[in-house]
Amino acid sequence: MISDETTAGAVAGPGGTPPGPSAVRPDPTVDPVFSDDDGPADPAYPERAATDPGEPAFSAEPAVVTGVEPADPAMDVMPAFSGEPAADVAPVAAAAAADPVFAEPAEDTPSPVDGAESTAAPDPASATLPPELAEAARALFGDRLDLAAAYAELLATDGVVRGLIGPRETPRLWDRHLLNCAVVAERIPEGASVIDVGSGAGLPGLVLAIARPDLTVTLVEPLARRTSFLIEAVQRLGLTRDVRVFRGRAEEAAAGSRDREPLSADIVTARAVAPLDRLAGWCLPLLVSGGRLVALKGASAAEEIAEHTEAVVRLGGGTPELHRCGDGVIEPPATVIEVVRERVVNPRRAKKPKRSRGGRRRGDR
Ligand SMILES: C[S@@+](CC[C@H](N)C(=O)[O-])C[C@H]1O[C@@H](n2cnc3c(N)ncnc32)[C@H](O)[C@@H]1O
Repeated sequence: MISDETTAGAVAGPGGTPPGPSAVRPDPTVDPVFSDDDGPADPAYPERAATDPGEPAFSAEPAVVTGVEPADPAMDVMPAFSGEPAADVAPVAAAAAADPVFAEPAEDTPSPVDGAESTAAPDPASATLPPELAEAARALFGDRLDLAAAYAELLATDGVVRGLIGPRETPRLWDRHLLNCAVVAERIPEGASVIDVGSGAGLPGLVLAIARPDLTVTLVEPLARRTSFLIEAVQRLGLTRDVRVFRGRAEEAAAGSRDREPLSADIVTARAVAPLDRLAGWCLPLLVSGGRLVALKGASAAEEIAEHTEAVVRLGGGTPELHRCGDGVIEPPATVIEVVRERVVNPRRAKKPKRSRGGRRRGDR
């Protein structure tokens, strides 16, 4: 199971700092400005209980950035998308600037790891892998454990400073976030393309890309402050070959635009983004036919299935199924709801108003 005190040194090091920190040291040459306001939380998506590991309770209010440098205008007017995984540096190229749908401000939902921007100095040591989780971490990340540790440190440092992670969340980064997301890899076939909807600070998309180098992953996230963090994380972790970042909503990603094909993938993942019916509406159009939505859910998963199956089927999905991931590796295992895209359902169009023979609408005068 998850306790192994003897192996922790391999990743924690004598000074308590996980290896790989150099990969995440701030580099002024790639450090974009982070200063957009993420906007209000989505009122329709309720907070969850703190004991729910699939959708941990929000640790703090959504971050409001104050007193920081002005926003990078390019980030605000030009939602970013990397159509192709970038060769070596920027995983994101600007596109679709003329597409009005990209200019829509995103509603925000606080991330389970969100926190108010911290004035306290971040503590890289808080990202240290706890000894009792070392065996599980090794099983899940294999020879990429150093990379996972570098990402954990990035979350515990820049992630906290930028308000993407609550400082109180850092001691549980490994169990509630990295390991809880990494176990989902067992539901993803070899070589699959994955779209992670509502990535936030990269959960679960970046974790999956670290654990599974065979995957190609697109992180879909509408909020500029978060996508800036994601872009930088992808660069610093050296994942630009396999990971790209799309700034926009899932609906926009699926719709495509004049300059860009609609995105699609074999698997769509999501954690703590929306209730199942809404999630299906956003995510099923992003799947190839026969592709699968894998939504990390917590204790409410069975209830969600009971409540939303009809809506999911109406949207072209198969009957949602519940699966546990990480049995015998993490405790408790993670719960996912999976939905196969069985049919293509076109979004309903608004009916055109009927016109009389004279070309006038009924009742016009
Ligand atoms: C509660 S956070 C979860 C972040 C991350 N998945 C995690 O588990 O930490 C929800 C995220 O979904 C994003 N989001 C909300 N609506 C979205 C949509 N329609 N398409 C894509 N992302 C969306 C928000 O911007 C936010 O970053």
